Amino acid sequence: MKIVPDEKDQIQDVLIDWSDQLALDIILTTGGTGFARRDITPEATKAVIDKEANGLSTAMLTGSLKITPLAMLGRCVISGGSGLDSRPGNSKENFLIVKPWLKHAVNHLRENKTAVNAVHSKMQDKKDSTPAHTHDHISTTDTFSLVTYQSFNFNFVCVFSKRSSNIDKVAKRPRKSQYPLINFDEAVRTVMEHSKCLPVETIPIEDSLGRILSEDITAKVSIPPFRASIKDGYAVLSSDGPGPRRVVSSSTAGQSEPAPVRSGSVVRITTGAMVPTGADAVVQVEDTELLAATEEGAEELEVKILTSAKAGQDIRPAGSDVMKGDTILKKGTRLGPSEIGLLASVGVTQINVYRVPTVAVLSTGNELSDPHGTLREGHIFDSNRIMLMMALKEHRIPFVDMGIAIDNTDDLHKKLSDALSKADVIVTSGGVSMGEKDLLKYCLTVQLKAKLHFGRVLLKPGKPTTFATIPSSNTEKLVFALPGNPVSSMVCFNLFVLPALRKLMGDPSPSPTKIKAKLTADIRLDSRPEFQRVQLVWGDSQIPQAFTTGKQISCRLLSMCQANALVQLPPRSEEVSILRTDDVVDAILIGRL
Ligand SMILES: Nc1nc2c(c(=O)[nH]1)N[C@H]1C(S)=C(S)[C@@H](COP(=O)(O)OP(=O)(O)OC[C@H]3O[C@@H](n4cnc5c(N)ncnc54)[C@H](O)[C@@H]3O)O[C@H]1N2
Ligand code: MOO
Ligand SMILES: [Mg+2]
Repeated sequence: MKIVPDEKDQIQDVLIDWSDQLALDIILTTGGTGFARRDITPEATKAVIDKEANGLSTAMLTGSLKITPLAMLGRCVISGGSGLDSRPGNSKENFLIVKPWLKHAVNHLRENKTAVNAVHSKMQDKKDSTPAHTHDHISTTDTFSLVTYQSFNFNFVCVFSKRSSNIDKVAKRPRKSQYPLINFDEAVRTVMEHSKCLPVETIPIEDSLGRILSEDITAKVSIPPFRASIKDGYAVLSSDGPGPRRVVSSSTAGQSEPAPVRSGSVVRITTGAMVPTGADAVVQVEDTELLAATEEGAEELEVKILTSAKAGQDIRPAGSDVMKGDTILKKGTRLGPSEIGLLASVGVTQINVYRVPTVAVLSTGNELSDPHGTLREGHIFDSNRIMLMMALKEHRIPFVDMGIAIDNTDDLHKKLSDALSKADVIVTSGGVSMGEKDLLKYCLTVQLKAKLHFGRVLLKPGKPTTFATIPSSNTEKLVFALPGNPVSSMVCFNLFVLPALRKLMGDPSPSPTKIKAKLTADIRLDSRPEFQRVQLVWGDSQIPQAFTTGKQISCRLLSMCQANALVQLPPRSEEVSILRTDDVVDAILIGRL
């Protein structure tokens, strides 16, 4: 929906863009069709339509005259192909007059012969004048944009636009982007709003590294399951105090039911072994002396305890680490090696986690050669695909390599549809800016019927970043159409894609880690908020120092290499156009510090 002033070229721009870029079937507008000097809608529309369709206009005129004789003052243009009808009087009534037939008109436009003939034969059989398909009348979810018919005294303009677009008529492409530059935070919010936890699955703990628990985990056994010795030494009665003791048996780790300890005797014990009944302390071997042993020394017969043991000394009571039934890991925990070890220690070997998204990675561009092939004249090697796939690998996110699509709507449509069937998320690079071969937005909105949430972000690098969603069974798939410049695609992967993927896999804190960093050189600010690549180094200062990776132009992949952070720089303002050495800025971590 859009409100356009009574300016002929602005009305024309919108009509051309909506019919050609968005390839809408119907555009309804109201207003601007009276006799006043500013009323210009019919003229603006006549300038862009191919054919007129006066039948609808007559129908509306007849219908309107029944409401008010003023209808005769309407100036109308209507088209099949791409045209307009503009009527005075009651735009809602006007719309209701033509509405039952719009779907039929659109089927004509689309040359959908089956649908058209179906209506005709129904009409033939019934010989009645009610439209054969009143039940499937146009709904606003159809591929047409109901602009505004607010009140009854507005006029009414209906545009049928061509299904085909001017995608291949370069002179007709928009010279200004139709996509507002939304700000970075809003873009992130939009992405995260559409990134919902994937369903839960049960997996063995061996496959669980990096996964997020979808429920709390409770211990199946206590740790330790029995009283365990912390030291290698002798299990004693603390009340015996220091002095000579008979060594009556031994308890080694793994042994069960060791002989009991009575006053005057001890049981030799190893770390982790079961503490025998009767004993209430362990004295380490370093605090004893050997008094007697068998001939060949195979057995100890008597030792001297040199210290006074305290009750409980060097013994781990059963369940002292974890009691059976304790919650040991909370829902939302990301599983690392230690967490998985803990699961094993309490006998948990199958867990419920959120499914990890599969990501389809597609490079686009006629100029791309596969790095494994030969470099053709005028080509460059495709670096983005492997870079993005390795970034996914680094985060243990499965991916599907969709190869390279050429700048052609059929190839793009085929590859994007294939990607949709294989993945939860599609990440493309290239073809989203203003170029005549930048077809992604068209393919997404027109061919894949995606909902495009934003097509440009006030951001450097990454301005043309495009984010869309495509309904899929009871959820929606995410599409990140990243800019082609390698640095832009990598920076935007970190700023938008990775947080979304983390959220999909259940991570309760999906945003990148942000810390403070100190600049080590002056930086001239850009008109856009900017993320510059830096290497953060912990010097002796409280916060790490940020060393630039050099020239930051977004095609220079070198500026990404060895970068472990992106410093977030504000846009240039009247007051501040340069940041100085030692200024402190926010830095988003993208690598190890
Ligand atoms: N008139 C305007 N031109 C451009 C604008 C603008 O606002 N007005 N935006 C600029 C910005 S900012 C960016 S970012 C780029 C992004 O454009 P696209 O997303 O359409 O990217 P492409 O045109 O397809 O490619 C840009 C650049 O990157 C190279 N490239 C593309 N894919 C790969 C790949 N897989 N591996 C390596 N290099 C790749 C491509 O050859 C181009 O040099 O648009 C600006 N233009
Ligand atoms: O948006 Mo860009 O600034 O070249 O990536
Ligand atoms: Mg481009």
